[in-house]
Amino acid sequence: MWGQAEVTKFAEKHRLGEGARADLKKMFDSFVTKSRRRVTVRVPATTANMGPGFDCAGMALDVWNELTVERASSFSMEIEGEGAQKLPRDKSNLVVKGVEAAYKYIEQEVPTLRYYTLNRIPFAKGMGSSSAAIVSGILAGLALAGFNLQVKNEEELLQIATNLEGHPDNVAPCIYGGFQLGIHNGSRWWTDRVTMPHGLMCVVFCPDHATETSEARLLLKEQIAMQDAIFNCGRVAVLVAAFATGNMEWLRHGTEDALHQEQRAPIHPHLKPLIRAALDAGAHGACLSGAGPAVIAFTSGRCGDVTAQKASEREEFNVAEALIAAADEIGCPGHVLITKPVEHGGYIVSETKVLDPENRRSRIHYVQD
Ligand SMILES: Nc1ncnc2c1ncn2[C@@H]1O[C@H](COP(=O)(O)OP(=O)(O)O)[C@@H](O)[C@H]1O
Ligand SMILES: N[C@@H](CCOP(=O)(O)O)C(=O)O
Repeated sequence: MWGQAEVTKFAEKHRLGEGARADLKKMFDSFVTKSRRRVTVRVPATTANMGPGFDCAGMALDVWNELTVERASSFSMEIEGEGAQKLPRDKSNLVVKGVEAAYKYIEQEVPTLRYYTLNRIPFAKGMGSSSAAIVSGILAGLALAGFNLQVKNEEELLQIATNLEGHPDNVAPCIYGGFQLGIHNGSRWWTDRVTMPHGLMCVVFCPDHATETSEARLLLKEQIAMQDAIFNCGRVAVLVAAFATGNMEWLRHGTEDALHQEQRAPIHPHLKPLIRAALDAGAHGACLSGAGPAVIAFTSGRCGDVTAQKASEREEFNVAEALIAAADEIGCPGHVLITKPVEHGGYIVSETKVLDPENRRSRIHYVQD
């Protein structure tokens, strides 16, 4: 680790003049104050489309992946949790691609890094694991370089991440949290938040099998009928209105879709029976989560900690049981995650500066939870 002593030694060895010495010291000080040695970030799962909001509506869920990157002498990648058996441990990993995109944006060389990821977001199930990987990498890369971004108006992070991932419906809620609507306005990605009602719960059936979004997109039609476009315009308006007003009973129609669910049904034969089961058990609405195979149902009534609340008041449990029963009946093994939306998106949990150990500031750490 370089400290002030090394800077002085370097200046003496290379017989730098006063001006060059001052410039070197300034450069070193700026690197030391801005750059980080180690950064940990956390990013949420997301449920995209929410039925009719194909490629434009998505919501952050309270399920988090954690990524730590640290400057090191050689590249390494450790992966624990979801997808650990399948994910590449080389530079083709999307987390690395995210870090590279961040450094490209700030026009700096990517340092040699050690990666450690703890994945809790179900892998390739339709809960935004790919955008979580990209966003975590970008956030970690920017924090490591000590680079701050404009988040209002230009929304630089959204531009970098969506250009890499392709769709704002996962990326926007992963960055900003909450229920987000995203579009491309012809020159840049744009997103904004829709209010979320209090007490909303999400019951997600995760089949044991996975499907890649790229595979599920191949099933979509190039052309759509006018009546399907009209159907979805109305449904997505009702979806947004249901959230904004808190009239959750509107979600029954607000989660209906004609643009992608029917087309994807051949690879998701469990979809229709599970939607039916969730609605019959009292869910306000249900749909495919992202490109699937997970199916998400919306319920309400959460009040404080769910484990302390009376079972008869907890609609989500009945819906979860109905989903499992319906899935068992059609031979689609899986499990249910009961979770809730989160208002905040990805964030930096902790960071350590590039300071020599004698520097008092090396003992100051930002910690967030
Ligand atoms: N935690 C992760 N770290 C790195 N890459 C990931 C991670 N999770 C997913 N990916 C990448 O994203 C792909 C899955 O993306 P996708 O099919 O869109 O699933 P999801 O619906 O979960 O986003 C994987 O094949 C892998 O390349
Ligand atoms: N709008 C996309 C959303 C993909 O979400 P994912 O969580 O399955 O990656 C699509 O429907 O293809």
